Amino acid sequence: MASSHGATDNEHLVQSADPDHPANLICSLCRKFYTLGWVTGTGGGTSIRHHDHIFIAPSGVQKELMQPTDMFVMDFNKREYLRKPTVLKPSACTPLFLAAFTRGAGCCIHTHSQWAVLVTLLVERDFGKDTCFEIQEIEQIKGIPKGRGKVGNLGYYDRLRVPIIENTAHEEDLTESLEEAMEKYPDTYAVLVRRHGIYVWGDNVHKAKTQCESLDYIFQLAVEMKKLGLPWTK
Ligand SMILES: CSCCC(=O)C(=O)COP(=O)(O)O
Ligand SMILES: [Zn+2]
Repeated sequence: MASSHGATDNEHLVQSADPDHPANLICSLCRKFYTLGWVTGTGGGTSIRHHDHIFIAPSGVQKELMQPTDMFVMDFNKREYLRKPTVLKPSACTPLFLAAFTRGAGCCIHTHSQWAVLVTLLVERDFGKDTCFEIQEIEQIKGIPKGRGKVGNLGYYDRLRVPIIENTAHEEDLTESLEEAMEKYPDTYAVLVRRHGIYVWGDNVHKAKTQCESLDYIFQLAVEMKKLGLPWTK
C-alpha cells in the first residue's frame, strides 16, 4: 500500500512517539550534525542498526530536513529492504554503513567536516604504504575506545591512529578500501577519506556520536597545531 508520502507499506517500522526510535534519532542527530557543519549541502549522513533492522536515510536530500517516514529499513541478514520510500533512493553510503554493522557497530556516522578533510590534506600520501593520522598526549584521546573486544578507552599516553583512504568518484566505490582499512587497523572506530570526510562508528548511537565529537575536536586541534608548527606525536 502506498502512503501519501509515496512510501511502500511497513510504515509502522518508522513511526513511533519514542524519540529514541532509530527513525526519529537519525532525523534529530542529523539536525544537530548540520549545525556542526558535518552534513551540510546533502553530504554526510547517519545509519543505525537496531537488532536485525538497519535504518538508512535517503540519498541526495537535505539531511537536516528529513522526516522519519523518509527512512529506508533493511533486513540486515537478508540484505533486503523491508521499507523503501518509492520516490527516494537509499544513501550511497549504505555499503559503507553495512561494513561497520558487519563489524558489530550499532551506529555509523559519515561527516563532511572540514576539520576531517583538512587533516587528510596535512598527512602526506606515502605510495605503497598505509596512510594514517597519528596523535598523542591530547586529553580528548581518552574519548576513543582502545579497540573492538578491548576494555576501556585510550589513555593519555596512547597513540590515536586513524587510517586514511583515497577518495573515489562515487561514494559506494569506497567500500573495498574502507573494508581493507578496517582489516589492517582492527582497533579503529573511524576511517578518514581524503578530500571527503570521515566514517565513524560505535557500539551504539551514544558511542558513535561521542567518538565522532572527540575526533572532530582532535582534528580541529591538529590543524591549529600544524599552523603553529607544533608536532602531533612525540
Ligand atoms: C554533496 S554530497 C556528495 C555525496 C556524498 O559524499 C555523501 O556523503 C552523501 O551521500 P547520500 O547518498 O547519503 O546523499
Ligand atoms: Zn560523503
